[in-house]
Amino acid sequence: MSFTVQPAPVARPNRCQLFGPGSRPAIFPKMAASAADVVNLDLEDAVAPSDKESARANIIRAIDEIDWGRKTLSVRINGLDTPYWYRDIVDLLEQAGERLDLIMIPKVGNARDLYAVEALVAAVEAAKGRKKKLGFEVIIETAAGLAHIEEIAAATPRLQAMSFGPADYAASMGMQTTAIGGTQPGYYMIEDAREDGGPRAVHYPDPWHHVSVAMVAACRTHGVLPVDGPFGDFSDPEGFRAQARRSATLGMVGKWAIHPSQVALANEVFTPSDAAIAQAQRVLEAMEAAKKAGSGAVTLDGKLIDLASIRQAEVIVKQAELIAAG
Ligand SMILES: CC(=O)SCCNC(=O)CCNC(=O)[C@H](O)C(C)(C)COP(=O)(O)OP(=O)(O)OC[C@H]1O[C@@H](n2cnc3c(N)ncnc32)[C@H](O)[C@@H]1OP(=O)(O)O
Ligand SMILES: O=CC(=O)O
Ligand SMILES: [Mg+2]
Repeated sequence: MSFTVQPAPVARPNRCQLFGPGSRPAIFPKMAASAADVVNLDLEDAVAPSDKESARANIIRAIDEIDWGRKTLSVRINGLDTPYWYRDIVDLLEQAGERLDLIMIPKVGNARDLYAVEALVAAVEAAKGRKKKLGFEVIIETAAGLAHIEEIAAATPRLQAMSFGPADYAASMGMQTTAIGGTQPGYYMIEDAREDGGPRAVHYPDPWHHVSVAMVAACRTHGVLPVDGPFGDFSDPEGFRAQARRSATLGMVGKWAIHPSQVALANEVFTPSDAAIAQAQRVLEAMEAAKKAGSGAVTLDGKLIDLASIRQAEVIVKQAELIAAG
């Protein structure tokens, strides 16, 4: 380890963030009753410009009137390049109660964006005498967001989570796709032409790999939860699972659901399985025995395990404990 110890992120489950447009208040109670750990009421891209004000009013009412249980309650505000965002913050903090946990700031491009938001949030909190300090989450979904990802992750102690937004990211990067997440038909590797003239194997690599790894590294360095964003084709559960499993394998803790059918899928993937927990516990037990025997490296099931294996196993055990406690 570096002399700088890696900070732990906030200790709460974040396996699934269920989104719903602020302009559809009829679904808010369904969101509250869902199995998602986080509910994101949206004021941004799921709300038409003509509905921004009424959506804001719907959300402010719902924050206080609906029983959100133990969920983390978040509102996605409008981007800093719009005329809506300051009013989103002012109205939420002046008119809604303290049940609101987070605001999600979309299309963050650098640390100064968060500085500006925090200045406004802190001023309204002080003016209204609000006791609970609002937390932040951000979406990395632009070229600038990726380029400045580490300063964003480090920008403020209010920042609890960082999501990846493949739709806007694709647009900002000029990618040739209109799909939201998942593998892309145009992004493939093809085997060299075969001497026998037979069909050539095709593989579809993950077009989101680089930004996902950059995000996890920035988040882990600064104690922020890394979260995978939307998978637009809610009629394709296997596609969702595959995307979610890639993200979980890379270190993300959860994924958005843009339809209720995706909640169980995200919870399934981001909850360590009984088999994974049992295997992690076997590693810990084997390493405990190794420690007593004065060894640092031993064999388990024909494979090397050593002191790093303890840290790997602890990731799974701690995640399972967090979810059980949540
Ligand atoms: C790229 C991005 O920025 S993604 C984030 C922003 N996008 C969003 O927030 C979109 C969120 N999702 C939605 O708005 C909707 O799910 C849609 C438009 C995709 C589909 O809506 P519908 O056509 O109503 O879906 P569908 O008919 O399959 O709904 C089935 C049931 O789930 C309910 N439902 C639909 N969406 C949601 C939701 N997000 N949360 C909770 N319940 C929901 C419906 O009310 C319906 O309930 P019922 O069985 O009691 O009648
Ligand atoms: O906001 C989410 C996205 O994918 O864009
Ligand atoms: Mg977006």
